[in-house]
Amino acid sequence: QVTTEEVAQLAEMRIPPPEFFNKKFSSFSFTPRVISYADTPLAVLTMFEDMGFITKFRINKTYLCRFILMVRKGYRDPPYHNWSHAFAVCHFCYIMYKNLDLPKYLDDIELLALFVACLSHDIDHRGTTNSFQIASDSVLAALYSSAGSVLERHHLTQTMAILNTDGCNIFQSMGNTNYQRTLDLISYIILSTDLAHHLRIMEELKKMSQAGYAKGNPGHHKLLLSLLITSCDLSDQTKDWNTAKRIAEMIYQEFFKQGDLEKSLGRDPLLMMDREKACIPELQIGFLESIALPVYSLLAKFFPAARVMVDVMQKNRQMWKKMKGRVKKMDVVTGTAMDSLL
Ligand SMILES: Cc1nc2ccc(C(=O)NCC(C)C)cc2n2c(-c3cc(OC(C)(C)C)ccc3Cl)nnc12
Ligand SMILES: [Mg+2]
Ligand SMILES: [Zn+2]
Repeated sequence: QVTTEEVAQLAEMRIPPPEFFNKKFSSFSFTPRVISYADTPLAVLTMFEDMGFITKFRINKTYLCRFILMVRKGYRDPPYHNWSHAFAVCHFCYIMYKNLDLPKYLDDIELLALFVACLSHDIDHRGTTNSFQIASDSVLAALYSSAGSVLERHHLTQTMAILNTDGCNIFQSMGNTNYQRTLDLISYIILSTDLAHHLRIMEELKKMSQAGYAKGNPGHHKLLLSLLITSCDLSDQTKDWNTAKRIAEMIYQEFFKQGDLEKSLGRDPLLMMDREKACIPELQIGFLESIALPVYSLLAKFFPAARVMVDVMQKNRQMWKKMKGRVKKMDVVTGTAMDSLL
C-alpha cells in the first residue's frame, strides 16, 4: 500500500509542463534515467497530461496518483528490471507519441493502454528469466507455466490487482465497452513483451512492413502495438554510448546473478549468464544484430523519423566492436575482466 500522505502530496501538486523536467524532455535523445526516483511520479503525471489522457478519459487525478505510486511500489530492485527501467520504457512511449504521430495509426484507447502497459509491464520482476522460473519450479511457474510467458502473466496479474484496488481504478470513468477493451489491450500488450512472443511475430511484422500498415486492419493494430512496446522495452540501446553501455552492464549484472544461482543449484547457466565465460561486447553485438536492430529497422519502415535511432544503435554496435577488438584475442574475456575495461 502507499500512504494517504504520499498520494495527497502528489495529488495537490500542479502538473508541470514537460520543459519543467528538461527542455529536451520530449526528444528521442533525452535519457529519462537522469530523472530522480523521487521525481518520477510527477513526471509520469506530466506525460499523462501532455498526451491529453487525463481530460480525454476523465481520469480522477487522485486515483491516477495512487495508481502511479502503487505501480512504482510494485517493482522490486534487481539490477535492471526495476522501476527505473519501467520509467524509461514509458518515457520512450511518450516521446514516440510526441514525435511519430501515433494517433495517425492507433486510436486513443490503444495509446492509453500502451502507455499504462509500459508503466507496469515488468512489475514485481525478480531479476530472473522465464526459463529460470520453470527450472527452479518457482511459485510463478506453478501458476503459469502451462500457459507460457510465466513472468509476463505475473506482471499482468499484478497490474489488474492494482486496478482492482480501491481508489486506483483510473479507467472507472469509461463506459463498460471501452473499459473492457482497455483491459484486453493491456493484457495483450504486456503478454507481447515476452521475447518468445516477439520472435514468433517477427515474420508477420516484416510482411506488414512490406504490405504497408492498414489502419482498417485490427490485426495490424495488434502487431504495431507489440512492435511499439518492444521498441520501448529496448529503448536504452537507442541512447548515447555511455547510457547504452551502462544499461547493458546492468543487464549482465542481473544475468550473472542468475548464473551464480544456477551454478549453486548444480546447473550449467547459459553462456550469457556465466560471468566466467561471457564476453559482453561479443554478446551485445549479437543481441543488437539479431534482436534490437531489426526492431528499430522495422519501426523506421513505418515511421521514417525513427531512422535516427537505427543510426545511433549502429554507432553503439561499432563501439562494442572496438571494445571487442581492444581486448587481446588470446584471453577468454570474463565478465569480471570486462568490467575493468568498460
Ligand atoms: C541490452 C540488452 N541485451 C540483452 C541481451 C540478451 C537478452 C536475452 O534475453 N537473450 C535471450 C536469448 C534467448 C535471445 C536480452 C537483452 N536485453 C533486453 C531484454 C529484452 C527482452 O525482450 C524484448 C524486449 C521483447 C526483446 C526481454 C528481456 C530482456 Cl533483458 N533488453 N535490453 C537488452
Ligand atoms: Mg519483461
Ligand atoms: Zn521490460
